[in-house]
Amino acid sequence: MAPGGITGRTRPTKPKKQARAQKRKRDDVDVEKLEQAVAELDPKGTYKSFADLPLSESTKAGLKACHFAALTDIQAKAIPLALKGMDILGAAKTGSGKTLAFLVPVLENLYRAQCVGADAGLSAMIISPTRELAIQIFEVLRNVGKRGHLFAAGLIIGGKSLQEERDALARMNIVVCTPGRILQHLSQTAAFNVDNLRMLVLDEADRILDMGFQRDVDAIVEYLPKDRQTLLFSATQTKRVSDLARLSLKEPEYVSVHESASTATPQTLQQNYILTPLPQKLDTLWSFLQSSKKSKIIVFLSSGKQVRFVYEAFRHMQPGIPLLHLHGRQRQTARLDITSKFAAAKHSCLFATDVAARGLDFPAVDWVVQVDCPEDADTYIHRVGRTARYERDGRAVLFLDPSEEAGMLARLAARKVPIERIGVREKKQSSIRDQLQHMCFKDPQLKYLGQKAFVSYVRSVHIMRDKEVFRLGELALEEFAASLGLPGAPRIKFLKGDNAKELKNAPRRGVSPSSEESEDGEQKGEEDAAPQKPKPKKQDAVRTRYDRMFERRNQDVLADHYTKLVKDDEDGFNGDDQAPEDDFLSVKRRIAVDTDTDTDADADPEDTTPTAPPAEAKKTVRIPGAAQALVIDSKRREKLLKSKKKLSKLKGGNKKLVFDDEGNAHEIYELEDEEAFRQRGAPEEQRERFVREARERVGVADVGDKALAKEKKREKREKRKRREREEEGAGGVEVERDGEGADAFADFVRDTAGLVEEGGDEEERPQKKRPKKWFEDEDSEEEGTRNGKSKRRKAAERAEPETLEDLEALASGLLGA
Ligand SMILES: Nc1ncnc2c1ncn2[C@@H]1O[C@H](COP(=O)(O)OP(=O)(O)OP(=O)(O)O)[C@@H](O)[C@H]1O
Repeated sequence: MAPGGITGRTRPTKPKKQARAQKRKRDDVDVEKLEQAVAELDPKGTYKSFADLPLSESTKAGLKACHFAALTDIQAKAIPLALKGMDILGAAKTGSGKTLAFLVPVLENLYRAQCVGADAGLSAMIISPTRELAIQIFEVLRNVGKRGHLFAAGLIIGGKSLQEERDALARMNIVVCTPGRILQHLSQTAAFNVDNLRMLVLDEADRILDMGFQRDVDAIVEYLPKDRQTLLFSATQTKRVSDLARLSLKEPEYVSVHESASTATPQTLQQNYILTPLPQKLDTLWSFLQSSKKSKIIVFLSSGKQVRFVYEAFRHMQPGIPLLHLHGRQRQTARLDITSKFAAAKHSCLFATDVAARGLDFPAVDWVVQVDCPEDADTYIHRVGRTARYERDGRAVLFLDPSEEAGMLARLAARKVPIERIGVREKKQSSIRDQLQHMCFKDPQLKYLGQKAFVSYVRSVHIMRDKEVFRLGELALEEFAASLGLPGAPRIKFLKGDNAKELKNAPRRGVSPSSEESEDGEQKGEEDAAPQKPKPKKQDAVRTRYDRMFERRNQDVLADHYTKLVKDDEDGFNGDDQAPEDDFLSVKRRIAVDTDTDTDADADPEDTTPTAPPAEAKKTVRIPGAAQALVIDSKRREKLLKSKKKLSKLKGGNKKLVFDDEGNAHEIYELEDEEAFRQRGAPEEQRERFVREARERVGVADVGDKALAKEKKREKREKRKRREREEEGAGGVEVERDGEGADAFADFVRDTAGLVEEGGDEEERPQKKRPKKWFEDEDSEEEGTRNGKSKRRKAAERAEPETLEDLEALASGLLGA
């Protein structure tokens, strides 16, 4: 293989060919020797460096080039076992080098089995829970494997067309993938053959086997040969990982480097917590950033909406440190861009959800700040693991509300996490509440982000399983809303119980001045924000100008944002955040349509809707075709009468009807009369009959389908033969096409991961007009002749990828057919 992999690829010259032939010979001898050395290797021996292990020259060279010499604990324990072909359950602290603990055995075991080239097929599958992590693993594989290995490796993580990935997959020996996407290929790509798969690796196994991936992984495993080696690695060992029967692990070796250690987190990590009530969290975070401008910081929040709000709000306030944000609903390219920017940054603050909690290896992170309490101790460990990686120093701070303190500390103590309380220096603490209020007032978009952040935070606490830590009832929600700059806490339907009462009463207790009725009879908030039904107050308390401004409502000015909010609730705010939260909680909206009379029958009797004018001003209009009457109680609704489009919505959509022999209309699916149903027999019998009949129908249809498919196949074959005959007549193109296939493969694998040697037979090929390569555009040849340099060269000479962005470009290149 050409050293340097993707760079400087040229057509092999004779000396090069000879060198390669010699290398192959050397490899054969090497493989024999290695087999023997591995057979003699003591899997439980003590090994200090990679040099102590029986590794191929190529792997050794790759490791050396990356400056990996000494083995980490997990590597010293896991690699010898994995080299001997054993199944492994590996658990080691974050940043302890688990990636190499599985990549080295993958390279070595495949090398010794000579699983190289397209004939060998896919031999190793490495599954990672996130795309970012998959890319990171791929990058390490590339770096370690590029000094002499011949494998073709690639990334299958989505973001490309299935067809592109399909073509690439057919040529891969090692694939690094995400569970969903690889399952899609396994189930939809007929030609995707995994019969030769020898190794399956699950990185962040606890997460892959948890959280929704479980079913995907079970289904993937169904496709894979049973006789394979399986390696599972994670920073935390959960029961699920031990429950491995379904992964068909054969007497797995349990390799853990936690147990002997006194703590579950790296010794070089200093861990503290700050007791800060929920409404002061943002103040504390801001103050923290102000005193840490020359640091690299990751701030964890509980939801994408929180991340967006804090990022946008802080950005406006110019904290003096570059800000970035990362969450699961961003587009893939944006996520890659952000991760590479943060990786390269010297000083920066990244607001992130738990999408960044696992596996990502950002260099030199100084601080991990957990503003929102992690779901459990495992999540805590993964989050703090983004700093103090591989024996470097790092600091982690957890913000805890007093209600979370006892519960969370107990959870952390049970996982041997050493954490101490620290306080915040009074003079360093500043408040940004007024600034946030001012910004939210001036920028309704920000206010809506704030409202969504509030709702998603409350929801996240509500759904937490560990109620000893997460006690929604004890959180000062109204004050929290005020701390986000909101005029009042958005009302949340699921809080109808105890918390709703508390929230409802909060304004009366005078928690938020903005929740009082204004001088001109208007009330705070808008209908979308569904303010806490304030009771009219006889006497006005002292209020500021801002309070009054917040209380003022102008539907026309904010109408745009209302629409956006409604749309967001359906789409997840510009596609940015978790949509399903609207399933069971929603921001209370005003009911515009009355059922029968001009009173709002569906409305909560207590709900003194802020936008409703006095009852006597209401008009009720009947719309032909609409089931309900429309209450006209505002100018906006009056306008609605003039819009045909909106009226047609009220009338409801058209229905599809079917007509019987007598010409009577019926809906397509009508509920059958129960008596008639019973007369036809017992339900179970009917069900069986239905299934039997359906099966027969499908059977008949299947015969027809098969015949059709056969016919189409035959036609295709004949067409191909005809074409081939014609081409033969034209002379020798067949040879050329074969040559292209081999060449394209060589190009692919080289450019894929730099793990493959160039094909050795190119010189014998007839020197005809070269057919286009898989990475070439239609006009590349023309361009090439014009510029004296072809695009192919450009692709080949692309600089070594340095950032994730480059890698993505590389991956798109290698996956491009
Ligand atoms: N043997 C080694 N010598 C020097 N550095 C190493 C060695 N092994 C790994 N590292 C470095 O340590 C860092 C952490 O490694 P890695 O990402 O594999 O950790 P991890 O255990 O997978 O962490 P996490 O659980 O967070 O995913 C990386 O920057 C890697 O380059």
